[in-house]
Amino acid sequence: MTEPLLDIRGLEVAFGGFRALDGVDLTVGRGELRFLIGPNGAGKTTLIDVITGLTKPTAGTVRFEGQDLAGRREHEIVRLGVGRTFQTSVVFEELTVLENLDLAASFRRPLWSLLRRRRGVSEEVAAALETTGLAGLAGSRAGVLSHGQRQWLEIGMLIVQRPRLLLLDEPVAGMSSGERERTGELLTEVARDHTVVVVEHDMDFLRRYASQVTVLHEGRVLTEGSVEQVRADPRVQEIYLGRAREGAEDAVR
Ligand SMILES: Nc1ncnc2c1ncn2[C@@H]1O[C@H](COP(=O)(O)OP(=O)(O)OP(=O)(O)O)[C@@H](O)[C@H]1O
Repeated sequence: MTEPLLDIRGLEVAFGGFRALDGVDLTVGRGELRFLIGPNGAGKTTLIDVITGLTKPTAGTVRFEGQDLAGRREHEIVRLGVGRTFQTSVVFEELTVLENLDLAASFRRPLWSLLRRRRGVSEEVAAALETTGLAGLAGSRAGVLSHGQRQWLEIGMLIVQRPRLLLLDEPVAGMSSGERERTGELLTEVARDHTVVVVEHDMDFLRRYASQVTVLHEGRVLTEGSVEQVRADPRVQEIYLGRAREGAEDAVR
């Protein structure tokens, strides 16, 4: 068997006496599009924070391409090929779409090349404009983009950095239904040549675009499988339907 891209064993994160992650094992193979779901407070963002070096685990290992990420700083992990989006936006509003992408791509270029005035659009930036559907807005200021377009720009800013693993935290939150559909198509396309882990609450979105799903609950992996397998699991129905009874909208139906 070839080595998985990401291999997490016995991961624990404690905040004071509270265990946000409590013995998580997770394996993601190369080329997978994996969805990570779970009710509020399940530990999804904490898991991403640990993979990207933002939060230090209290126990367990995170191996990426066979290398241990524990103890590495955030920028080192980025350089190893792990990219993430945040729930809050990181685009520069005063810069154009093209300038934002170019800046993100410059992260891969040697310092001396940044001092030279660049002519034209690099191949990777042109490809990102196409993939994200933002080519027609290349010269527009990022500040005028719609919420959806801004999210696509952020995904574009990640892919120009050529990560081998992309971690996306709730990419469709707050989007219109048209924007969600476009994002689903974008993720499917990005996943053709990247490994992608998506944190998502939205069950309709999952039904349409997810293949493999991992369910987190109270800091542990409750179950894993196809969307159909996970939806049919009575424990998953209980945690979501239990929430539905409390008025939540994202129940498994
Ligand atoms: N820095 C922190 N200090 C203390 N508790 C924290 C901290 N970060 C997260 N937690 C707690 O850890 C638990 C897991 O939080 P986390 O944000 O990972 O959940 P989540 O599954 O991403 O939830 P949501 O869907 O609401 O974003 C929550 O109970 C949260 O309150």
